[in-house]
Amino acid sequence: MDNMKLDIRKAEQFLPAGAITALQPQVKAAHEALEQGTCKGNDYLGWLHLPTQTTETFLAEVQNVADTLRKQCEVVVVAGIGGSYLGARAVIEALGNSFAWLQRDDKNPTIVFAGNNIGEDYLSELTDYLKGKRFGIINISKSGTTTETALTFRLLKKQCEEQRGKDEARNVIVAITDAHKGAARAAANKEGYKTFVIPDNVGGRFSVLTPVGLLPIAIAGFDIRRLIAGAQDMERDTALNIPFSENPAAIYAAVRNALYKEAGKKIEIMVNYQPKLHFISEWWKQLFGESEGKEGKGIFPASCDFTTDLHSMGQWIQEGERSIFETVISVETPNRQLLFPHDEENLDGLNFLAGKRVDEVNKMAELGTRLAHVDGGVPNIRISIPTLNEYYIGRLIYFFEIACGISGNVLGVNPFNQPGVEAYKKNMFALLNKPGYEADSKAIKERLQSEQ
Ligand SMILES: O=P(O)(O)OC[C@H]1O[C@](O)(CO)[C@@H](O)[C@@H]1O
Repeated sequence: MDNMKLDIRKAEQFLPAGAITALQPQVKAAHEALEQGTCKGNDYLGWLHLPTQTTETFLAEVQNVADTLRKQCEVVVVAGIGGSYLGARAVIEALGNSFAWLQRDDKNPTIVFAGNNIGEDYLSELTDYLKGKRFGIINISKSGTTTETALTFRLLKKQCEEQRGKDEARNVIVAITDAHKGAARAAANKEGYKTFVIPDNVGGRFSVLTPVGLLPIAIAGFDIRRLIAGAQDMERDTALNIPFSENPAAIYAAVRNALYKEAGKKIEIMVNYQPKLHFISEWWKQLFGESEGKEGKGIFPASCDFTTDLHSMGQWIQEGERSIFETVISVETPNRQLLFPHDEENLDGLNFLAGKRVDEVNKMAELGTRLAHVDGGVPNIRISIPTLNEYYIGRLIYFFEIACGISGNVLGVNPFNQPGVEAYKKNMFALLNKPGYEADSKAIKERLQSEQ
């Protein structure tokens, strides 16, 4: 079978000779520390062997719940934020029709994402859209207390109950949360919702292969067994016993750390040439951003959609500060074929493209950009997958997860916590006078007054 390929040649040339080889012992030690559970954050390693530990019984249970919602709902709202949202959206958008939200087919419910912002217009427009629709809700929150998600869920639960009645609503609301604690658990227990547990030892950004990602993906009509099969194969292909030169995750972790330490490349831009992959980059940004950005360290994970962003960010990338490198996800063969037509008048001068697949133009754009950016001093890592399907997306997901675990350990941080995210939450709760935050409320208000 064709496989995912990693090409680092256009990154290696920016590094001093031997830089990658020199990092190999550190990469090996980082990988061993993950496997042996001796790394920082070792109580969050539940994702490490999750693919090969996933059973058919469990997948059948997820599929069963998905089928119930598929039958009973024309719209399913996936409420969650960060790791409780991005993975599902990434996979659903990568595999789905780009215009799915404009089409209503009788087979698949429309999937809508919410709980990931506090936009009043967004939520109000969502409640308008859902009026009169047979909709269901998946309430996803590991902590069960995240404000954005909890606030959205309260609004939608009320609307769902009003529209469908409490009894019917109960059958189309699912909670994916902690086994015991949090508001999402409390509501589920009280109302008798179907629930799935997010394992304690799997952090949000590593949870896409748990029900957090699997249930919405199955509801959207995609094959979760193939997704897991891809992840399982990648788990085997990146195992500790695979030699460095054959282990793509170890190589990717080594190269990005070498570019950071030896070549001053502080920003990694995840690039795609397929708009469907936009949310794969968003998912990847959280994965690496929350895992590595701490203790004053870490590559800043950014993303661009090409060729779109070549017309906005292309100038900066070509000639701006040389602190960046690119990691490109390239899809070898699109799922659909569209040939460029001949035109007698040729007013646009594009007849030289007649008869070619649109993807041929895209591939030349990719190659031309690669050469230009490398000439401009931007190292380029290229990851290619044969095509966009569940299997290769599953491979890609596990590849980035294991690479992230290794890379964070090489950097010397705890890749599995995110203490920095609490700062804004504490201020927001203090400003909103949340019970329990009285002292913080007083302090923040005094500070704001003194700053005026
Ligand atoms: O699943 P939860 O607990 O609602 O958290 C959602 C997201 O919020 C964070 O905790 C950061 O605030 C992320 O790490 C997480 O993915």
